[in-house]
Amino acid sequence: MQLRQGLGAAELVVPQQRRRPPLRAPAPRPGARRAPPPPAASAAASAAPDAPPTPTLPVFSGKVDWTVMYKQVLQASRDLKVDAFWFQGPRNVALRHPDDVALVCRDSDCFTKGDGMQRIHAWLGDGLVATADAALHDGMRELLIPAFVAAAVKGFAPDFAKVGEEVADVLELMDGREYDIERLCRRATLDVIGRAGFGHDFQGVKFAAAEARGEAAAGRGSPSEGAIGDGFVDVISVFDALLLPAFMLLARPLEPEANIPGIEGYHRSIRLLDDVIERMVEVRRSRGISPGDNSLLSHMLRAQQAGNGMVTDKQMRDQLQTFFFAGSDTTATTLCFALYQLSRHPEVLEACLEEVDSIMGDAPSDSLSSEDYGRMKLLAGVANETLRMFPAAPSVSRRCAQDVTIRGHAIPAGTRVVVSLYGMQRHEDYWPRPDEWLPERWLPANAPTMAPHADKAFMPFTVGPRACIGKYFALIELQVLLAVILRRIAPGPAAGRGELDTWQNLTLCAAGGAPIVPRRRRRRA
Ligand code: HEM
Repeated sequence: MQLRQGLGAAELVVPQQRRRPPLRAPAPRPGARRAPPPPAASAAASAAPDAPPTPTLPVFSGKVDWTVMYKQVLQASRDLKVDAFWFQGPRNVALRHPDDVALVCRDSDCFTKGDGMQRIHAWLGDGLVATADAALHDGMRELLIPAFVAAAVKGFAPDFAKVGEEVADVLELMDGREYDIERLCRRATLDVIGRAGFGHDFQGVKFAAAEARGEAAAGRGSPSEGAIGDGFVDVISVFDALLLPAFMLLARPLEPEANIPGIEGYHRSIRLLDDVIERMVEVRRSRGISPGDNSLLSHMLRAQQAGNGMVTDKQMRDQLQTFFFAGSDTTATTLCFALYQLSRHPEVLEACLEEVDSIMGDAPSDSLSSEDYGRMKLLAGVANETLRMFPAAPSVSRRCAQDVTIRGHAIPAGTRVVVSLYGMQRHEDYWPRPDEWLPERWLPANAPTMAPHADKAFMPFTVGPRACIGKYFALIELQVLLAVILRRIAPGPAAGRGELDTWQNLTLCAAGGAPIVPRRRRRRA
């Protein structure tokens, strides 16, 4: 990659000699065992009569390590040269072909979410992510959608910018020193969801600032994350004890709950979060909802007060638990990985800084609109490329409610289908240089050759009725946070660290943390 002399980010180009020729329909590779021409997944009822299902798919016989299963699926797909295979016994199928991914996600009658998610019912209850009750899901989704459309989310841009400035304050304190940004990013997105979702300021980033000044441990002046009234809950630590057991409950559905490591911490964490949520609801009820309050909590309280019988107290608790998790750790991971990757790709970083400076100028960040941030095309490429290579949810699971045909093979009802977003978004037939982080592939000039199938093989938020309701929220949040941070801070590489390595504890995490060396560029406007 090179930057043409004197030109801005929009001219960032992929060097000619390294460009891959335009992609066509994938030609079979020598020795490939890919079945010729495979039909996409389809419900048996709609399967073409001239494509009789054959009974077997290839089998991945290696031992599955759930914390890196998404990598194993990618590797096995490449090794076996297939887009679908059995793994971990006869009841699990992994898929990564874009047509299959789209079909499984869209056909929620045939590929259901419900029963598997019952394993974490104690935590997410009947919130949007986990519920098996389709009518309840659709009704609540319809109720909540107005809070998530782009027009509504744009109103949160000043809140996002404020948190971005606070993150930059912390990184400024660490100027020139190695600093692991993973928890800082988690605190930042938790603050965002606190403000936008619950109308509550967790002050997590301020807590990180106190930690950076060495004050938090001594309790001097440390703000109280999760505090309402006199209570104090460090929400990030609570999530630390919750996520891995929750993931293992889902990954190993036949394992008795008592055998899951950390299960007591999981239940203790749920109770702590319930406590925080209960108090947030109480506070909002007792203080009343101001007309300009567009938080999700107020949205649901208004519906409840207007007599919407679906919004019971239990339902409100389930949705708030859901947004607490789904709205924070996913975006945190993406923000953290994007900053880490920028620290290791100085040419992309320079071009981003140029782009950010030219569009933001000296304007206070909370005065800029989401449209201003939206003009940062390379920064959008950074977010997209990070979501492509490191989707926060690297795979999603469904259960076949009936017999189906996938890639021409019969899959019986009851099979668990693991849809690999990670495998699809690094699919060598759809992405040139799939394992390289190249944000410039998303620039309009480069997209035809570098991201030619982006509309088909890029679904970090999935599609269909269970797709991420927070997609625009996340994209605008990421764009604003990245821009505001980069205007003041240039992330540099930490010594002795290489390419980003990841593992999964429900969402993707950086293996061994994500240290960078922040360099101050300018003070707060
Ligand atoms: C980079 C950030 C994010 C990523 C990569 C992401 C990814 C996803 C994915 C893949 C799903 C679908 C899961 C499935 O099909 O089983 C999902 C669902 C969901 N996400 Fe996100 N998400 C992000 C941010 C957010 C945010 C910011 C919110 C809320 C503020 C949110 C709320 C939800 C909810 C409520 C669902 C369940 C939707 C339903 O079933 O109706 N997500 N997310």
